[in-house]
Amino acid sequence: MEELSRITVSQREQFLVENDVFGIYSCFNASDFASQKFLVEIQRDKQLDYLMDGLRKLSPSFSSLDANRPWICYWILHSIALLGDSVDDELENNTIDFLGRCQDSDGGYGGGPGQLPHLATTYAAVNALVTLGGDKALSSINREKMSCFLRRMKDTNGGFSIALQILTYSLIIRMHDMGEIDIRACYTAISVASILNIMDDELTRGLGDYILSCQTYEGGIGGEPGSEAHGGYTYCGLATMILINEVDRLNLDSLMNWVVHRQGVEMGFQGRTNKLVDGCYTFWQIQGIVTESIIHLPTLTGGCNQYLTASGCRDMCSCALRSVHGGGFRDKPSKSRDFYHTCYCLSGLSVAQHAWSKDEDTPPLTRDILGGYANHLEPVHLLHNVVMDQYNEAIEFFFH
Ligand SMILES: CC(C)=CCC/C(C)=C/CC/C(C)=C/COP(=O)(O)OP(=O)(O)O
Ligand SMILES: [Zn+2]
Repeated sequence: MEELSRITVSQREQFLVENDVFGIYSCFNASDFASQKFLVEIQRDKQLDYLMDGLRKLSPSFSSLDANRPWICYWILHSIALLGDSVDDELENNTIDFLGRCQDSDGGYGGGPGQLPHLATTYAAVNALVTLGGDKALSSINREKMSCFLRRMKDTNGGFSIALQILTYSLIIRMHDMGEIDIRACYTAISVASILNIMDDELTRGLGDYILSCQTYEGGIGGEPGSEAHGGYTYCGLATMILINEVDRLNLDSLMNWVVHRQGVEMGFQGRTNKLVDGCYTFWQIQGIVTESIIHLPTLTGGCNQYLTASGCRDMCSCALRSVHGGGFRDKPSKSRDFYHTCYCLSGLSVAQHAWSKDEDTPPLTRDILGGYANHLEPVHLLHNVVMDQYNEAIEFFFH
């Protein structure tokens, strides 16, 4: 403890996280086989109870998320789909009806009924409806109006709004009318346009240049030009570049080098250099490793390391990140469960389980799933983060 008083705040926080996580790992290692089996089990029933209850009713403490209600629907529905389950007809109809009331008459979705349409909640609403699947959910999306909304967000004079360094990037995307311009806007607009089959040159023009300008000296991608590389923004930048067919313009060697070094001794991933590991980055970061490995394996150095890293992160998830009493996952052992972390811990776990499969039709081997098939999760589409079956259904619906 005397040692602790001489270190910086960041070092102290890092020490405490390592202490918590290694404590859980030692307890795991000291347990007999039956207890170990229990400790790594996802416990589907508890997860589903937590998720279904959240979709039905939330406590008043959620009022601060009032502008994020389509996100809550997506986090919960996607987690349920990852667990291989679905909601009953009543919940499904209520969700479609609620998201319909978030849809703006001029296209896009707001954070709640009557709220300003925003690209982040538009992405969440579209992914939630794709996850529900079926004609009623998919046809509730007004694609014509969505197309107008996305074009309205495409700023032809973006340089006026923020820092000088982006004056040259005149064709970029805003999060909402008069809103901020950043890489999330590029990703959410392109993800939605791609899945709804409303993508065209007008929408994609200039985005590659903007995203390229966000790749930093470290190799990762920042939220806007000049900002620090971060896992969440690296996901957005990389996925967008793949969706617009410009991924080869990024420096993929340095991006990969940056991503693999974001894995800590705790086995989880941090979002940026010298910060703490957090379960949600299991998805944001590992997706980069796996996607690049699949698309660019021959052009990348250290391919084996990437896969080893992918496997390493399986060890962290179910044991240390599962909420202790009841369902849900959390950022790290000292935190409480929440729907965002449940969604992205499960998504990351699914990516790690399926990273080894040759193609989407080949199920993972039992040895590739920590805890065995009791913990099997559905595979996701890496660029949209919706379950593959639902993605395929949406593509069939919107492209034929
Ligand atoms: C699709 C979409 C909208 C994606 C968003 C991606 C995403 C997770 C971005 C992260 C944003 C960010 C800078 C968090 C840092 O928070 P922090 O400082 O609390 O956390 P840290 O210490 O882990 O960096
Ligand atoms: Zn997190």
